[in-house]
Amino acid sequence: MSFRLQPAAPARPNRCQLFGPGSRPELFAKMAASAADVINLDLEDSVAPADKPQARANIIKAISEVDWGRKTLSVRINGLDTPFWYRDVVDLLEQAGPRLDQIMIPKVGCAADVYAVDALVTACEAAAGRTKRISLEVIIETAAGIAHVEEIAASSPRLQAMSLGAADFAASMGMQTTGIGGTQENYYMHREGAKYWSDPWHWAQAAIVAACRTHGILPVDGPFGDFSDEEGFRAQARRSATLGMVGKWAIHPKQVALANEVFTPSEAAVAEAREILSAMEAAKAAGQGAAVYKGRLVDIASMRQAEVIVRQAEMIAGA
Ligand SMILES: CC(=O)SCCNC(=O)CCNC(=O)[C@H](O)C(C)(C)COP(=O)(O)OP(=O)(O)OC[C@H]1O[C@@H](n2cnc3c(N)ncnc32)[C@H](O)[C@@H]1OP(=O)(O)O
Ligand SMILES: O=CC(=O)O
Ligand SMILES: [Mg+2]
Repeated sequence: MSFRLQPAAPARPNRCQLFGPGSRPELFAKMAASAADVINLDLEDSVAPADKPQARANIIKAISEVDWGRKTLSVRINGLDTPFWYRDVVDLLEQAGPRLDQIMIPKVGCAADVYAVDALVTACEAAAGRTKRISLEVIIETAAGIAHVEEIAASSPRLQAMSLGAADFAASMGMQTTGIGGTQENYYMHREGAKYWSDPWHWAQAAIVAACRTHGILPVDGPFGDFSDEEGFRAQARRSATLGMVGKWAIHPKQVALANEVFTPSEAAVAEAREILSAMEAAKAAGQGAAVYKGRLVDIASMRQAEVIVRQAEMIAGA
């Protein structure tokens, strides 16, 4: 461990972020009644330019009128390359009630993008006399975003979460695909007549997880577009969870239960983690730093691994 200790990420459940367009207010109560931990009301790419003002008004009204329970309530504003974003922030901060928790900034390319939104949020909060501090989340979905991912993760004390946005990421990188996340037909190794598919999102996810874990931010996997493909979603989510991500977006209500299933440590995983902790406590009591558990080595690093699973399970159960 470095002399600088790794900060903990916010201790709140973020297994599933359910999205819905701000221009479809009939969905808001259904979103609120879902089992998602986080709700993202969208002002960006699911809303046509002509509908932006109405979508803003719908969201501002719903923030106060809908019962969002204990969910984290977030609004995705428009990107800093549009004429919409500042109005999104100002109207939300001046007109939305105190229930709003978070603002999501899309297409972040550098730390200064977050600084700009932070400055505007800070001024609006002070002018409006808002006492609850709004948190921020960002989407890494451009070549610049992934190139500057570490400075973005370090950009603001308001920053709580960072997602990979596979659709815009693929477009920005010039990737030859229209698929949103998951297996890509042409990304394979070939050997002796057989294809072995590989994961084109892996490196970006790993970079996001490392940046987030360095700075105490929640790393999240973004959308999986084919909502009819449950096994494809599950496989993508399991890879993300294995890499260290804490949750995944749902762009259809069908995906909420799948995300919750994958990002809640299973009873078997928690039981095994607790057994490893017990085996190591016994080893330590006997003056040993390592032990054998089910025929394999466990040592003090295994305790840290097991603690990740137990802590996550306890945090979710206690939320
Ligand atoms: C690349 C990105 O930026 S992704 C993030 C931005 N994109 C979004 O926010 C899109 C979010 N999703 C949607 O808009 C919609 O789910 C769509 C367009 C994909 C599909 O919408 P529909 O055709 O209405 O879906 P479908 O008919 O299968 O809906 C089934 C039920 O779920 C409801 N539903 C649909 N979407 C949502 C949602 N996002 N949240 C809650 N409920 C929903 C429907 O109202 C319907 O309810 P009912 O059974 O009571 O009638
Ligand atoms: O905003 C999300 C994306 O995948 O693009
Ligand atoms: Mg996007």
